[in-house]
This record gives sequence, C-alpha cells and structure tokens, in this order.
Amino acid sequence: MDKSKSKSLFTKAQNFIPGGVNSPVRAFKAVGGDPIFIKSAKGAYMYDEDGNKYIDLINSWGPMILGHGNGAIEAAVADALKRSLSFGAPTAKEIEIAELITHMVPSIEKVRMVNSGTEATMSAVRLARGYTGREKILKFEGCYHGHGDSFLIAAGSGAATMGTPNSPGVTQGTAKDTLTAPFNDLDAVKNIVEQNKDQIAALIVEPVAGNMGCVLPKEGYLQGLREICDQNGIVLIFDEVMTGFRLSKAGAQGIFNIKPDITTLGKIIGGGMPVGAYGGKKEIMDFVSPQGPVYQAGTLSGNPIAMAAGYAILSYLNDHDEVYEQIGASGQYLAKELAKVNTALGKDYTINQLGSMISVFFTNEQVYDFEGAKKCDTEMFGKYFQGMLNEGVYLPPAQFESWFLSTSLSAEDLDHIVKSHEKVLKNL
Ligand SMILES: Cc1ncc(COP(=O)(O)O)c(CN[C@@H](CN)CCC(=O)O)c1O
Repeated sequence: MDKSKSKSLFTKAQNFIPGGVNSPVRAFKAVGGDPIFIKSAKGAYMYDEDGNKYIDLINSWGPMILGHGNGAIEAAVADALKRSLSFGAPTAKEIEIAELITHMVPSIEKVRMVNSGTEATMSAVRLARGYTGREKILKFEGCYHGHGDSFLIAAGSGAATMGTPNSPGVTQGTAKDTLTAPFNDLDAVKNIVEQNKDQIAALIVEPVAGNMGCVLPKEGYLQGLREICDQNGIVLIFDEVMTGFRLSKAGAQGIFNIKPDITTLGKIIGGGMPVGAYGGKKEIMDFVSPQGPVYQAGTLSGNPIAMAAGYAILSYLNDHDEVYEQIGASGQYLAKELAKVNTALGKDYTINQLGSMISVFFTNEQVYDFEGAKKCDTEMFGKYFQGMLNEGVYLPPAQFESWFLSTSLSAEDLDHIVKSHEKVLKNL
C-alpha cells in the first residue's frame, strides 16, 4: 500500500500542530507507523490521500452510525447553510431537537446543548456540585469522560493509551476531589461512599464502557449504582457520549432500564458536527443558568448548522428502529465469526460485544474492568492493527477503544473483515 502522501503530510503537520494531529489517538502512537490522512469517505468506506480504500470501523469515533454521506443529514445541512452559519441567538430548531431528545431518552426532561462531549461532562459535574453543594465526584478506572481536569484521573481512551491516565497540569486541588473505583465492583463503590459520607456530589459512569475497549456492566451493576446513589443523595450521571443513540434510541439506559439523574451526550447527536449535550431531571436542570445559579455558556452552542445535522440524524434514528436491529446483528455476526477464527487458530483472544460496539482484547482472560484490559498484549494489538490496515480495514488505532459499526456495512464488508482477521492473525 502506497502511503507516501500521508507520510509527507504527517511530516509537515508536525511543524504546525502538536504531534501533527488535533486529537492524540489519531497519531497512531499506540500502534506504530504514521497516521493515515483521509481525503474523503462515502458509505462504509474511507479513502486516504494516496487513494487507498478502507472499510471504516472508527466512524469518526462513533458519530457516523448511518455511514458517510447520508443524504438526509447532508440535505438538512445544505438547507441550513442558506440562512447563514451562526446567529448567537435562540432558534426554533433548538426547541425541536431538545423536544426530540426528551422523547427519545425519557430520563431527560430538559437538555442543554454544548459543543463536545467534554463540555457536556464538565457541565454535568459542575451542575451536580451546584445542586448538591458537595465537592467530590466518583469515576471509574479506565472510563474516559473527555479531557476536563476532573476526569483526567485514572482515565481511559487516549489518556491510557498515551500512558498519562493522570495528566500533568491537573492540580492536586482538583485531583483530590476525584475519587476512583474499579468498574463492575459495587463493594468498592459502597466502601468509598461510606468513607466520604455526604461529600460526593456525583457518580459518573459509562454505562457500557468503551474507553478501555468495550466492557459490559455485570448483571445488576447499574441497578446497584442507582440504589447507592438514591441511598446517599448522589447524582447519578450516565456518560452516554459514546453509547447514546448507538446502543438504542435511548442509549444504554434504554437497554438496561436504569434512569440516571443526568445523561451526557455527544458524537451521534451532531451527526458528524461538533455537538454535545447534558440533560436530565427538570428539578436538577433548572439549576443551570439563566434559570438557576450554575453557570455554563457557549458561543456556538445550538449552532444552526449543527442543529440541522443533529435533528436530521436523530429524527432518522427515532423513525427507523430497524437500524438497531441491523447493526446489532452485524455486531453479533462479527463477534461470532471472529471468535470462530480465534478458536480455529488456537488464539482465544477475548471478544466483548454489545450491539454495534465490539472489541478484540489481546488477552485470553475475560475483561470486566481496566485491570483486565491492561493485561492485553498491546504490542501484538499494534501489529494486528497494521495488518488489518494493510487489508483495507481501518480499526480504532488503540487497544483501549471500541470499534464502531455503521448501517452502511454490507455482508461482503463483514466477511472481508473476518477473512482479514484470519489472515492477519495467522501471521502474528
Ligand atoms: C464516553 C465519552 N465521554 C466523553 C468523551 C469526550 O467527548 P469529546 O470531547 O471528544 O467530544 C468521549 C470521547 N471518546 C473518544 C474516543 N474514545 C474520542 C476520540 C478522541 O479523543 O479523539 C467518550 O467516549
């Protein structure tokens, strides 16, 4: 595969952009080699600057659930463009998307739009602190909630991949208010809550973790978190930036039937445009300025172009439940067929999958938490990633990430992924 144009672009990019990328995980640091520079994408495929074609299993880290170049979303954006890109004043479309979100995610009675998942989680935690008058938060090892200072403690995703789960620059003053526990361990949560009685404002969790790779909650785990929060006056925040509108139209909470107090959203909500949101119980959301005292603002929050894209994708997902059956079936098919190949080759690498989220962990142990994920042979994953890339399959370039499937994937694409997996694994 000729990658010379990507290579020269990466060399130039490093003169002007830290690490040559605008988000660390894109730099391929965890998998070796130089990042691929993408020129265009359509349906299930991305095309790089050298003309190579890839089956896309990253889908912009989640947003492109309907594939690239979706007609309804692009038509909505084209129409909005005729009326200017931004006003900085309220618009009717913001009401429409807010009402639609409250319909799709019943636990959300009011919602505030922001511009990224990080803004959503930062704002949700500030709101929980303002609402409860408490200062501490509890997060889980290996979960990633964006790059807000409070979250860069035992963080997953790129922070873990780069070996900086506790980032420099986060002050001791901030770090002391972030408590951490292993995912999937209710006793650990009970002990921490007991030791910090009446001091914890919020517990924030990825209800299905994606940022240590795809890790599912154990039976009763989410219900247990709900009960602990109810018993201790703690705000339960489901960070559904990744799972929201992906696992169901009501995200993971729609699958597990647990109602959080606040939900944070991102990725799919913008249809590929920069959008985040946080929403939940009216009595809590009414603490947000200008209704209440907790301040949060944003120049481009509710941007009309982004709202047009977001409303188009959410409307489609709301009207087409079959999307979830389709990509869930694709996920199940991949998980089954990849596992068959692993067994046939005597390489029983662990595969976790739920709906259209799936991860292959280079360990033969089950993966229920970050300790389990860290047992993976990340060097082997890097070789696997490069092998799959050379077979025309673009995976998330890190072990501690979930793959994201789209409705554009055909049966032939799925079979190509399985055949490539077999060919690459044979040569590892
Ligand atoms: C559960 C969850 N919560 C919050 C965020 C932060 O969202 P953003 O600020 O990147 O829009 C994310 C972002 N996810 C990563 C991928 N694991 C984004 C990719 C990147 O950092 O470039 C998330 O997964």
